[in-house]
Amino acid sequence: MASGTIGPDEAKGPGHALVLRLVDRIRQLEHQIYSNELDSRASSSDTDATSRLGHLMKRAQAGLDSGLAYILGEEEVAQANQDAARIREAEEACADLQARLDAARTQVQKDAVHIMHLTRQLDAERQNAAAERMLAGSSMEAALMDARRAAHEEAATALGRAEARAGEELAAAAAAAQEALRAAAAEVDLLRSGRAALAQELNETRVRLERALAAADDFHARFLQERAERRKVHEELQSLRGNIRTLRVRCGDRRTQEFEFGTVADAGVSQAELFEEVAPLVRSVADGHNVCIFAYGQTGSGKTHTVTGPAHDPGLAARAADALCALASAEGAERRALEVGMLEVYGDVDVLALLREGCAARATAGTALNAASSRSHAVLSIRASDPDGLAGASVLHLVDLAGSERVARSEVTGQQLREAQAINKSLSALGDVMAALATRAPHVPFRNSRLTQVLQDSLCGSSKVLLVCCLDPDPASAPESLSSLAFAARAARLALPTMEPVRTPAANYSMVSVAEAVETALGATRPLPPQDFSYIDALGLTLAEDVLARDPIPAYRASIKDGYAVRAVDGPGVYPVAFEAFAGAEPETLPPGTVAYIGTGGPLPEGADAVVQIEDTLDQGADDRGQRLVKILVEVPGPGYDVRQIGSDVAQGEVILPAGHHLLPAEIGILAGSGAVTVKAYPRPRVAVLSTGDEVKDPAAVALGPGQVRDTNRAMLMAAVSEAGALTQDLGIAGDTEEESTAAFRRALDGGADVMLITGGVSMGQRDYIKPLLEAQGTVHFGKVCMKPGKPLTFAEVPREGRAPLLVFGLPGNPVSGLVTFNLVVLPCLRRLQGWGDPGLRRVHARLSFDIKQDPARPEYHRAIGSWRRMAGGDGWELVAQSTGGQISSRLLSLRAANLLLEIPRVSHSPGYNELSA
Ligand SMILES: Nc1nc2c(c(=O)[nH]1)N[C@H]1C(S)=C(S)[C@@H](COP(=O)(O)OP(=O)(O)OC[C@H]3O[C@@H](n4cnc5c(N)ncnc54)[C@H](O)[C@@H]3O)O[C@H]1N2
Ligand code: MOO
Repeated sequence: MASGTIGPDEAKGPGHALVLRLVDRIRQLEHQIYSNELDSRASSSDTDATSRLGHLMKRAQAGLDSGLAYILGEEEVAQANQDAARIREAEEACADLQARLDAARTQVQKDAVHIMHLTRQLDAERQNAAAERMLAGSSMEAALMDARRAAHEEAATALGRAEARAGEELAAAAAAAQEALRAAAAEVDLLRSGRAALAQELNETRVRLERALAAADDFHARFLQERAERRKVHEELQSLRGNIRTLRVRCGDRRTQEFEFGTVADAGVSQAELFEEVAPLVRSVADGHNVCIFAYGQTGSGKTHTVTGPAHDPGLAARAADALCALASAEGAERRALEVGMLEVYGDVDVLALLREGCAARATAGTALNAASSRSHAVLSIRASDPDGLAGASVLHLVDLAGSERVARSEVTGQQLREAQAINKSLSALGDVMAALATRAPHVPFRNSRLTQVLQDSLCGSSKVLLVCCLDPDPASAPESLSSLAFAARAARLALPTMEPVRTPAANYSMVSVAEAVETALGATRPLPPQDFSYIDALGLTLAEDVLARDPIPAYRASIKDGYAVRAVDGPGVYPVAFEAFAGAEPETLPPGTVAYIGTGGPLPEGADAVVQIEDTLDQGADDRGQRLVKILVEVPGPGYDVRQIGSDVAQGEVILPAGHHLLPAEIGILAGSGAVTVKAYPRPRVAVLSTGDEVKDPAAVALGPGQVRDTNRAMLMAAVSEAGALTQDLGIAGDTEEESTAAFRRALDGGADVMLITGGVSMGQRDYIKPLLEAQGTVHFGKVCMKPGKPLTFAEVPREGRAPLLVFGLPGNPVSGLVTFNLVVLPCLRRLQGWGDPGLRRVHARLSFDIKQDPARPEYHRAIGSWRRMAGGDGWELVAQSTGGQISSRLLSLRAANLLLEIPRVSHSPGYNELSA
């Protein structure tokens, strides 16, 4: 279709306007043609119309051409054609542009779709990235929760599937499990009843044991009483035997002289008969007395025969040793140790003649004595330790005195003369000692001869002395016999049984071992009568009676977890939560097909038999009726799961704390938890503490005068007493007078003390009053202990009406000695008073990290700091002890930080004594 537009610019006058009209007309015609074409299409039968149209078209064109030619002329037509050509070009250009535009639009639309797609993709990626960020970033927990929830859901789904699959199999297994559980429960019941029976049996055994122990204690007490009775009777018998018999001796000048002796035997007396006179004194040795038996007489008077005798008819020495051995075996061989020593004093010099060990020693003693020159004194000593430790060790000295000589008459000279003089000198020294003792002179000259030094312990206090005086019946010996009789008569005054103990402190006491000291002190210590205590005040006490559980613990079936109380058979699934059972609530009944929320310690509802912890459940929120639901995710292993059964911690009636048990914090909790608010326990002993010494001043003294010291011991020992769980009574400081010590002693008794500790004044000094004071008040069991430090440690019992005796410990004044002896000897007694069954100290082996020098005479208790170290080259541990430095007993710094007392044995036993077990 031709179309063209001549723009206003190209309008050139009336021709142009005409063209425009023509163009317009053409358009109309075109339109008409088009409409006709449509019509003709509509009436396809009118085929003529088309040809007519073609014709008309041709005519119109011809008309147009001629009209143009007519209107415009040649030039203008040419111009018009040119214009039309340009119009067509323009129209083509337009069409081209339009096509390009369309193409571009299509492209743009395509691009837009692509971009949209890309954008969506990008958004999706961005979202993924954001989700990942969320998972990895700060919202990890939420993501985890989601994941867990998802996992739970997955698990639930899986379970659901498994449920269906497992079906009957599970039911069968559950039935089997039920059966097994029933069997187990029956077994548990059986065991429980077995345990109850065992507990009862144990209780009965304990009661029987306690009765047996009480009976043993009773027997022991009766034995001690019987023995004390026997000793008293023995003493009385000896005093009755002390009836003086008179020996009349006719002297050459027809005058008669009278001597008084306990017994006079004639020449035909047998060894055995003579020993009968001596035997009671040997018994006294076994009872704890020191005994001295002298044989005296001129050479040839039968003295050596009397003391030693031939092997087939032994004398006093062998018979005494035999008798002591027999007594020891009668009492229990393992408990008494006998030590035998032999000493010769020749010219006032020791000739150590050590006897062989064992009972063979007696034969050797005989040989030694036979061989001994009549110019030396022979001393056979038998030291017997006391089996009960109550009386310490005692010594029997059998002294074969060398005969005195009337030097002028025997006309000896030179060496023999010097020997005779030495013998006479020592005999007269012995006579002087006897005289001083008999007249209770303030000074006894023990130190004047070696003989009296050796015999010192046996010539005073509760010692017994017997002198056998042998006389030669030959009238020619009458002068010697008279002088022997005079000497014996002097001794007889001392040997008479009316002799009072002579107070020479400490020297009276033979040394006992630390073990003996502990045994003796413990032997005299009985647990205090038990009392009722509130459990609140019972920390540190020892129970005197069993404590039984009044209620079972727990008293109800209690949950071990926060979770849901379930029926074990119900298994996993979604359940309504019937109610909540918190600790302290009344137990309710669980309706079938439900679960109940339960807190740890909460009472398991009736009907429930297990607990599923909250971690194995999923909260399902509430259903449309508001009922809370929970999904149980797991199968519980069986009834009782995560449930504490009644009495599973403590069964009712069970012994929760047996008699003899120490109450520490856990025990106080056990008492509280079972409602045992009152218990029977041993009370805390009352310990009175006294310091003595004029030089000892209160620690608060502003300035010390010359020779004064601050009272270290009282505060230190009171602290040690408190640490041992006992109560203290402060008796202050007593000066060095008997009166002040006695007054303090009274205060201790009046204050109701069970134990009294006195420091200072127990050794050998002029002003050491404590031993005499204790001797006056009661019985001193030992006054010297073989230990370093602590040698003068003294222990006494002071009887009193209606109460156990007061136990008195005289501790050495040196502070270190005081605390060491407290720990070794007093502490076990304080423990025994408080009912400890095993009050002894603990012993361990330690490796020394330093060189140590052993003391020759006493075992040393070296203060040390022990620590555990890895053993060299091994993977074990050992206790290594380090010394605390200077060990002098005044240096209290040697106890600073010390946690061990190293028991360092002495180098050897004292010379002259060998151990012999009997
Ligand atoms: N001739 C002998 N002398 C001593 C012997 C011995 O066998 N033969 N034994 C020595 C031994 S071992 C000791 S331990 C002491 C023990 O003596 P006492 O218990 O009689 O005590 P005192 O003489 O009164 O004092 C000794 C020492 O301790 C000081 N002391 C006393 N009380 C206190 C106190 N409360 N606080 C601080 N210091 C105290 C006192 O001033 C002395 O220095 O005897 C040896 N002698
Ligand atoms: O025994 Mo003392 O206590 O050596 O000083």
